[in-house]
Amino acid sequence: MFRCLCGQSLTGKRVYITRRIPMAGIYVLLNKGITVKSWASDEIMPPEKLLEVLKDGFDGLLCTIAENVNTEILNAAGSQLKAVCTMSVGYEHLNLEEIKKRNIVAANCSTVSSDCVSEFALGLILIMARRLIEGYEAVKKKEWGPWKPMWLLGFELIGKTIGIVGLGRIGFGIAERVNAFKISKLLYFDVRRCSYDKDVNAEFVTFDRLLADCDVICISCNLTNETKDMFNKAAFAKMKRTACLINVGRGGVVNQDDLSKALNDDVIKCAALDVTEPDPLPSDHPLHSTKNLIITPHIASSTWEARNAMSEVAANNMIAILSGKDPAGKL
Ligand SMILES: O=CC(=O)O
Repeated sequence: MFRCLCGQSLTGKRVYITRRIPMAGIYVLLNKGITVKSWASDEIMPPEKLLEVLKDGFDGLLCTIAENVNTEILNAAGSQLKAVCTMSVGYEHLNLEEIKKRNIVAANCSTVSSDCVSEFALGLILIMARRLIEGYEAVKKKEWGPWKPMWLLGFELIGKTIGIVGLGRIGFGIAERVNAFKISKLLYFDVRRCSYDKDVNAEFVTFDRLLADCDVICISCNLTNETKDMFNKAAFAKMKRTACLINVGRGGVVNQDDLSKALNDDVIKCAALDVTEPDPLPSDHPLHSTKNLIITPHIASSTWEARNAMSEVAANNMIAILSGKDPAGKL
């Protein structure tokens, strides 16, 4: 039996969670007396099942990026629904216009996975720069012969120019970390200059300058009308032939057909994507056969630390909304 340890009790409120999430977040809700029901599986909940379940009446919906919270879902939930909290930074899957029209408050977890994602981005940069996957595969395929001075040569970060698209929390985390590699310059592009850029010695430049000057470009921005397909044929043509592109933002920022062509035709050197469009990328998608490209399955924020924290933040957002307060991650 759980009881409310502090503050207002929310006994009688009902929250539906669309996936198995860490207990940390569930305890936060139970401690407030909230009744929690969930789809306790790692697999996605069939949309028709979610529609059916929501008709039981819930005050809050705690979802992930895989559930499209659209008109149909909101209609099924009806007027009892007051809160939609996503256990993610991204919120493209929430129809905010429809949500707000119904006086429902939505919130995301914008803070707690930034370190985790920026560490991962650094990992991708190093893996690409030092050709780690090729080395690993060569060993697996028994192609590792006597030491060769000219085999699997990569590049070092020291003295290089690194670019970041989107100097938000994740971009800032990447900037902090990459500075430790004695790089020559750190450039960034964003919708506007960020007041804190000097804290990481980052110089605000035009998109064209970023493309032309950088040896490595990391994408850490949201998908918006402005960023959609930002990395397209024209952009790749402006990049160095030796450049490496990393994407930990959203798949739609990169035009994948153009990227595939740019890599296959040696317009740029290599790329690593943790996010794709669609997500997940079908196993027979042509992008899988692009050369000098590695794709990871959207795992940049997959650590115990980040997931526990994300579940707690989502639950605290839920509690704030159901208590009539503004949640930290209000959208
Ligand atoms: O992509 C992951 C997130 O939005 O948290």
